[in-house]
Amino acid sequence: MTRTVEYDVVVLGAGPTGENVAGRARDAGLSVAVVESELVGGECSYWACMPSKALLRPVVARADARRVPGLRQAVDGPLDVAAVLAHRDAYTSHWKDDGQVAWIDSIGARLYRGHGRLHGPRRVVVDGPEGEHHVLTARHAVAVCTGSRPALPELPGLAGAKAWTSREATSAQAVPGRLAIVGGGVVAVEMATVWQALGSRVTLLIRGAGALPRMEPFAGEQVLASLVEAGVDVRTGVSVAALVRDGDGGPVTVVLEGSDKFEADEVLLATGRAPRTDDIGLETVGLEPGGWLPVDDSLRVTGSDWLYGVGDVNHRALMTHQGKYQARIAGDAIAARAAGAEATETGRWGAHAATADHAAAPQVVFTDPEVGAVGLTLADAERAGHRVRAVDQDLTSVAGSGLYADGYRGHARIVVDLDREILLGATFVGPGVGELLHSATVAVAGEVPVDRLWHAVPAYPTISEIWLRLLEAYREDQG
Ligand SMILES: Cc1cc2nc3c(=O)[nH]c(=O)nc-3n(C[C@H](O)[C@H](O)[C@H](O)COP(=O)(O)OP(=O)(O)OC[C@H]3O[C@@H](n4cnc5c(N)ncnc54)[C@H](O)[C@@H]3O)c2cc1C
Ligand SMILES: NC(=O)c1ccc[n+]([C@@H]2O[C@H](COP(=O)([O-])OP(=O)(O)OC[C@H]3O[C@@H](n4cnc5c(N)ncnc54)[C@H](O)[C@@H]3O)[C@@H](O)[C@H]2O)c1
Repeated sequence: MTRTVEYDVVVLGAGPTGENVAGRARDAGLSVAVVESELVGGECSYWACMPSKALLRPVVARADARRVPGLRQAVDGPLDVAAVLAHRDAYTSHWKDDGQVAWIDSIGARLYRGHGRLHGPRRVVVDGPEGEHHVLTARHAVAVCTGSRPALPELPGLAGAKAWTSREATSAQAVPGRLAIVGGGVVAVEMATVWQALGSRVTLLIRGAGALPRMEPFAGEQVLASLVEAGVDVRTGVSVAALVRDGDGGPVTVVLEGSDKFEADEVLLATGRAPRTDDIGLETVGLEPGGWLPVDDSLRVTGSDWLYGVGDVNHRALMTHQGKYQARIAGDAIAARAAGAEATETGRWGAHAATADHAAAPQVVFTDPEVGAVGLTLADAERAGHRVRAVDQDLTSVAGSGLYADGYRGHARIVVDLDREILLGATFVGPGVGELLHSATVAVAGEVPVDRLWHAVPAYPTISEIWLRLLEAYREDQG
């Protein structure tokens, strides 16, 4: 007979989000079980953030160095592909999770390896890899942190084409001669940057008019222009109709809508994400399997008093840092509710409300040029009914950008709420702007009045002086 083990909190999925829910709940003195079916650390550590950024860093550092007089000739040659891939392998701990398992042990949480499923309220069953079967119950909360997987389009020939998803694109051990990438989101442009620099001939197939459609239009425009300069064949307004793989190891023919077709050695489908909720027993608690989990701002699933949905799985903001932020909020809310107090700080910007998901979620796209964006775009802000003004500046208007790189190109925009005189959003595009972004995040999340930002003096000669130019332009126009 299977023994039932009771914990205060059961966490389903040990990606960055699940780990942080567990950590926060342990900090509050709650007992915690963590269930993981693959590797502790999740998508981010092994097939997403870590490997992709380890691949991108040498590419972007070389591009930066090539724009610095006196340094250019020292970095003239090709990248050392084997060393770049080895660097990536080290960053994924060679796809072993011992370090993260040790961390789970160190916080005093119990790890169950296997596929977990809800089995009625507050109960999770785990089927382990060796046929083990565990039944866990949760006194206070079950946190579903099962993340997302690639969403693949329904295409004739898809199964036989053995197309890459983000997993293969971040873990491949060899450079394909020709790589076709389908999609125009963050994965598509980051992976086009990597593989073109490592020696692939990349064709980027974008269904819409441009890339990065959720960002300010100039972001996608500048990233695509740079990819074209790097040799990527960028095609917009095209749809893939079918994929045909020639034998097992042969090339793939990519058939486009209309009559066009071309050959590639690999095809990467970077067409978005789907929730991992199809086989987690949601039907046993009255919820529809397969969808994103609807949650309130404390990350509690709508209509439940014990079920939480945290991280990618709730579709609020599919980024590791936002998942970890939600995990801190959810962990604290679970602890407060477990202590008998109703989690009361659920108002905007309260301790138990993930307000930044809606108002101030930052994202860096690690391409060349980088994109750093936080909060609302001009179009988002207008759609939401705010009375706003966008202020734009060319990043070449400050001395810091010229010093950073010869021929620096970049652009900045802030979106100002004219009624409250605070920033609702900011976007920077240019080499090195990723590290500039947090200044904007502080301004947006802090709702710092524009008049006070005027006293936040950027150091000379840094790219951050763009803040001064933006504020001068705003004040000039406001009279
Ligand atoms: C190529 C790529 C690059 C990215 N780069 C960045 C970046 O630079 N910065 C950034 O902020 N974000 C990035 N992201 C997004 C980021 O990876 C995700 O937002 C993040 O991984 C979400 O964390 P999570 O814990 O919610 O889910 P996941 O990381 O997906 O973890 C979920 C875990 O749950 C486990 N699981 C699922 N179902 C079950 C089950 N039934 N039983 C037991 N365990 C289960 C899974 O095995 C997995 O370990 C990137 C994404 C991709 C695809
Ligand atoms: N640096 C980062 O922060 C980072 C890096 C990578 C990924 N991520 C996150 O991971 C998530 C997934 O990224 P993604 O780029 O896969 O998804 P995405 O949703 O950002 O972009 C998917 C793109 O594919 C297109 N598309 C969808 N279906 C298509 C089809 N059938 N044919 C052609 N095009 C199609 C969409 O129009 C869109 O442009 C994102 O939410 C992103 O925020 C973050």
